[in-house]
Amino acid sequence: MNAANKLELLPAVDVRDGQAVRLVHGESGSETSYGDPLQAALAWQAAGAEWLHLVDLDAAFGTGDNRAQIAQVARSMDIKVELSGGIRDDDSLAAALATGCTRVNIGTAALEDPEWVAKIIAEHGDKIAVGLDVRGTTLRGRGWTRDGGDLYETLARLDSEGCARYVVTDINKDGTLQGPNLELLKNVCAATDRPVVASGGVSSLDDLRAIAALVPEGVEGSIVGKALYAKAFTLEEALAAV
Ligand SMILES: O=C(O)c1ccccc1N[C@@H]1O[C@H](COP(=O)(O)O)[C@@H](O)[C@H]1O
Repeated sequence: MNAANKLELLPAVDVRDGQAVRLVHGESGSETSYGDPLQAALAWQAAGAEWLHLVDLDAAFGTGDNRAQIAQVARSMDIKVELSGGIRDDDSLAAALATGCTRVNIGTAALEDPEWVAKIIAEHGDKIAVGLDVRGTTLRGRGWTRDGGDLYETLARLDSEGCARYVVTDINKDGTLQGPNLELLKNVCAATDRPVVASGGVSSLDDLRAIAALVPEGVEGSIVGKALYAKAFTLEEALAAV
């Protein structure tokens, strides 16, 4: 639980082909574009965000990368940055950490290269979070296109290796504005004593209040994407609501 016992909000900037975009169910080709990623990030910062969730979607999909632009955005922020997408080896991890980000979020590598992930957890502690991107209870990697094993078995393994935190995304909810999967969040919190960041489906201030009610169970934060870009509420309203 964080010190203030308050849900942290992480507005998302996902970058594809140089643009800030939102996807539906994380499907390549479902992009809606929202313009310059730096302007989007600066807008969330100006609105009072304490965190930015910054994703290189091309790196996650294996369709190239936006590494220089992502680094520019991360370095321009005065707030904490969680950096995600395509961090799968020493080179990509070093590039991510060199941006000065607060932590990185590892997806595919946690499924496909468990030894490397155990090593970087041991080396970097809470600078490493693992993204558990799930459909049902099956993890998905490589831009959410490939099955990567059972959620709870992987969680137990990562817990035993000292993983500091999990970012839990329900792929079926992501980008849909259909509300978060509270059941999944409760189940993950029951299975680990590590903090959980919720991701996927937030559509309203009531959704954020429902996630905030899970702070005592171990939910530390919530990523907010589509709802902010679609202007379902403002970030100022969201920060006041939780
Ligand atoms: O955020 C998305 O919408 C998204 C969609 C499809 C794939 C990945 C997505 N986002 C983030 O990318 C990391 C995974 O990257 P990798 O597997 O480590 O290369 C995942 O944790 C999401 O945060």
